[in-house]
Amino acid sequence: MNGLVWFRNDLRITDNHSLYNACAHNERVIGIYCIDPRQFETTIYGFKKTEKYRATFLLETLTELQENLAEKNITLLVYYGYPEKILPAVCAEHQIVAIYSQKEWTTEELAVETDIKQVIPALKWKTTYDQFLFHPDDVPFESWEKLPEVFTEFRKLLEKKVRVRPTVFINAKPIANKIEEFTPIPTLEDLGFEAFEQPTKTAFPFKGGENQASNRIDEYFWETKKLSVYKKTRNGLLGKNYSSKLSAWLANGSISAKTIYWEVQQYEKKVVKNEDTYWLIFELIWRDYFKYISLKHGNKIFQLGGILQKEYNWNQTPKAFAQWTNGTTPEHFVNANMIELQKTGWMSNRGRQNVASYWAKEWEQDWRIGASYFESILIDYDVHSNYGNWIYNAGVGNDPRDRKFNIKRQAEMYDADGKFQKTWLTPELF
Ligand SMILES: Cc1cc2nc3c(=O)[nH]c(=O)nc-3n(C[C@H](O)[C@H](O)[C@H](O)COP(=O)(O)OP(=O)(O)OC[C@H]3O[C@@H](n4cnc5c(N)ncnc54)[C@H](O)[C@@H]3O)c2cc1C
Repeated sequence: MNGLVWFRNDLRITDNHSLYNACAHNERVIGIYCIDPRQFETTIYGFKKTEKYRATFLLETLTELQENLAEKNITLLVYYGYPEKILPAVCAEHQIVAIYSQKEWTTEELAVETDIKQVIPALKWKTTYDQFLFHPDDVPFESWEKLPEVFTEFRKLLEKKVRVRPTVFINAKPIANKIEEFTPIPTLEDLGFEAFEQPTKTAFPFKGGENQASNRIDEYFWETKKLSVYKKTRNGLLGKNYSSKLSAWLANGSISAKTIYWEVQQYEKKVVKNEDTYWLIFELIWRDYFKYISLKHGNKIFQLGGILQKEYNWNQTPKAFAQWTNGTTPEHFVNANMIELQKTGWMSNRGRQNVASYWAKEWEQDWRIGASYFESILIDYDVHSNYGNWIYNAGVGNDPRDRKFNIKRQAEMYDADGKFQKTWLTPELF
């Protein structure tokens, strides 16, 4: 039997259940990834759906994935094109009987899957939830309707009732599993971008790929032992070690949340177990929470009224958008963060909360434009985390306190010496 692993946001070989299942049940296994041109189209707001930072990270990730799979004697075919056109052709050419992929539920991802199924209805499909820390089959809810809306309630319940599953690994296939065909990874130019250089002061000087994610764990956990102080430093703004910076690898699935969880357990055994080490798990539970909220509320997370279906008088002012994105608002702290984002594809969590609050609450601008801009430019864009956090910050989501950030006070608290603002607001430093 021949199985095809359709890689989506699970771009790894360690702890990848689609790959694991495909290897367990098929003599021949082939991998495929389609770089979907729709991801690079211009949005209704006039910017690209995916900008150069995440595009670069994706290409780096695919390069490593292809190499790592080759070491297991599995070929990864990479195409720039529509999955609903490419997959049926590849399945026919290689007599594929079953497709394995990560289970998705958001509209765009489902639409592609439905289109493929219409062309090749006879094929067997095996989809598996593989992006969670707490597996959806293990959580104690009869239906998603019963899922608590408030994070603390959600977290406490899951911490009490659910154990994180072990990770899975594959063995190498026999050499005969490899196929002749080789598809080179497209270049950034092939995707319509120009080559660029990151500013040296970027807080995210990292590359895409599963090995790179693992290197980052080595650095952040074992070499610098920064995990031991994570809770104290995580609101930082400058440098690479104030937080784990694992989000970009998590977002495209080049590392699993479970792998990080089990590594923290090792660290707690061998180095130290404290509130800081726990807090990284706590944040991974936030990540799960937004995925569950998205499972529960479906498309409401993309709608103007959010999950609360609340009505506000939102504005759509082009001048405001230009000021916000280019960092020319009256608030220096907002500007510094927005310039960092524009120049690097990265912004700290503290920064994200402030600029989102400023856009949606202070300026009362349509939060979906802000979220869409983040989707375009963030190196670590994840549909659930992005839209979940945006509705939360815009007052149409799960924040029980409906907070509005006092930007000046936030700048005083988190950038008291103004170093962060100076870093990004001094033009000659770019
Ligand atoms: C408006 C807004 C938009 C956001 N958009 C995204 C996004 O598209 N993709 C994304 O991964 N995160 C998003 N976040 C959450 C958060 O800002 C980033 O996950 C975090 O800054 C990444 O840095 P880190 O990996 O160093 O995080 P750490 O502080 O080291 O945390 C470890 C991991 O926990 C998870 N995490 C931490 N905070 C959150 C959070 N608030 N929500 C969900 N998961 C969290 C991330 O996976 C992160 O990698 C957004 C937050 C806001 C306020």
